[in-house]
Amino acid sequence: ASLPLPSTSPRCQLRPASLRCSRPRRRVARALDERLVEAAPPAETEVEDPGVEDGGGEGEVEVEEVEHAGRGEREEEETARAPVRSRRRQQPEEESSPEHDRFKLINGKEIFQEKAYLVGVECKRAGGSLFGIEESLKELEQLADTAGLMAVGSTYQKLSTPNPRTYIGSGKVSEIKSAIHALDVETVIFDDELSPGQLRNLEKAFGGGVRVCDRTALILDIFNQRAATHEAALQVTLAQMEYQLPRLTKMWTHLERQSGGQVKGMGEKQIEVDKRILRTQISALRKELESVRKHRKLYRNRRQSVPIPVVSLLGYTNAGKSTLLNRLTGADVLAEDKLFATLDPTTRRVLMKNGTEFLLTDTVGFIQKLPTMLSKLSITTSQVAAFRATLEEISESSVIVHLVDISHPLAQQQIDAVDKVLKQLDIESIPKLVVWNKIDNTDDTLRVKEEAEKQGIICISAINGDGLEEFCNAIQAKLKDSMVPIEAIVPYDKGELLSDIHKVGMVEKTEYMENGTFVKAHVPLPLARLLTPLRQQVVAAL
Ligand SMILES: Nc1nc2c(ncn2[C@@H]2O[C@H](COP(=O)(O)OP(=O)(O)OP(=O)(O)O)[C@@H](O)[C@H]2O)c(=O)[nH]1
Ligand SMILES: [Mg+2]
Repeated sequence: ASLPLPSTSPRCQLRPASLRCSRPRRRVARALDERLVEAAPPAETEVEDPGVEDGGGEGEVEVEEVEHAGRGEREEEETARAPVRSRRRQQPEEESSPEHDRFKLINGKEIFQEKAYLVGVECKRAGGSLFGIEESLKELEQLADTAGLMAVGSTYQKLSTPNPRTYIGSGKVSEIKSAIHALDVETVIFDDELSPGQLRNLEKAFGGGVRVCDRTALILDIFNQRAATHEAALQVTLAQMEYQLPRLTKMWTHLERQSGGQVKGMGEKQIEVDKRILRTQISALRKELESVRKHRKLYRNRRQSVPIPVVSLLGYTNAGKSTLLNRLTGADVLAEDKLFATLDPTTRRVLMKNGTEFLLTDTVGFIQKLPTMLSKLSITTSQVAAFRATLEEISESSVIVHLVDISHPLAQQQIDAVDKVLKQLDIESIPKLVVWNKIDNTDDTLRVKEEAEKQGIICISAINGDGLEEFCNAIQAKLKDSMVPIEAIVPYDKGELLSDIHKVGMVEKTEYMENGTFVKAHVPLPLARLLTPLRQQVVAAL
């Protein structure tokens, strides 16, 4: 017997995610699974109710998915305790012909594309929304596609405020219910984060085994699929659990219904047990992450002993950050026309023509309506979330490059969305360089270039290499802004110090003197500190 395990949301786990976990992810999932099973009470939850009918209405007993984040990779081990699925969800696998088209090869794995219906709300009151509702839904469709779902339809509603019970109005609920039947929809995805209560009420209202999830769950799910390192996997698991904790209630309500209400309160007890288990897991994960982070910090400090300046590449998802990193460094980072292709910060060394070097870090892309728990994140808090590694890299860099896909119809909105997150990060003191990418893809390239020049913005094409030299020069100028001007006499027996100055600093003048080499340069602060005694010598020598 096993216990229903955590998934993105108890009932909205998207099947493709569980089929595409990375290796480290699987280890985490298994470890958690073992801990959970150990702690779990005997569970009767996998007994499929014989009364389950296809598309049954209100009276249907929903059998919970026991899938969780790492399930897909453990399928073989789990055949003995294979998750019970509602019949509705098994149906497509039983019917052979047209459903075969729905198996799609993504990232080298065969994924069954579930049919998804997208729902958005345009709040008349909230003036803060950067994207129009149709644009936002279009992006949601891209997110669904990235997660391996097939959007078969969408709808939206204009409301002054979202309905506290069901997010959308009751008329809209009925309309979507009809669409679900007409289009054979399996998952309904909302464009905004739903409260646990709204999620529950909507699931009840739609009935028939239809799963409801929101943008946050979808993004976390994509993160889950794409986390490639141990740390990223841990971070995403933690973020998913934190998202899930308040939404756990639904997981057990079927128990009460199954037992015909005779053991009233049983479900409630189970929720408590389950929440306790989840809390234990969350704190274990936090500890594990903390130790992984310490490790990374050590590594970073070691890297900083030769203080090569770090330039962070950031921008909206799909702006071309990884493509640029690859182009400049010959790295082999996955770059593709999908949202959130990159999840782990990757750092590579860039050697410029004049011999100076900097480290370039590729980061996870930003997106509007960032899951609340991610955007609330402050680097100084101990809270850990899926963006942590990226945010740390950003906060410790010497220069930030905000890369923009200027060929995108919503380029300005994307810029604003990124700026909105950056504002929360308390990094105003780091010099920033705005760069317009994909200039090759713009209709009126000349006009765009002119506009860029007016605003002091660099235009590049990461694909064909256009503007990259100008880009490197601009980086150099910005790096100089972040450095300290020094004059020092470096003794001849400290040759490595001199080469460090050349490597990471900007040398303006060198002169051979009796007691060493006189250097006038701009260097990063840590190196300037290291040179302090030699700088005093200059003063003395003058
Ligand atoms: N036409 C054109 N396409 C580009 C350019 N740079 C990148 N692309 C394409 O844009 C898509 C996204 O590129 P990525 O490098 O993966 O973008 P990213 O910013 O790393 O995206 P995430 O990792 O998802 O945040 C890919 O299909 C690239 O080939 C460019 O200069 N011109
Ligand atoms: Mg990328």
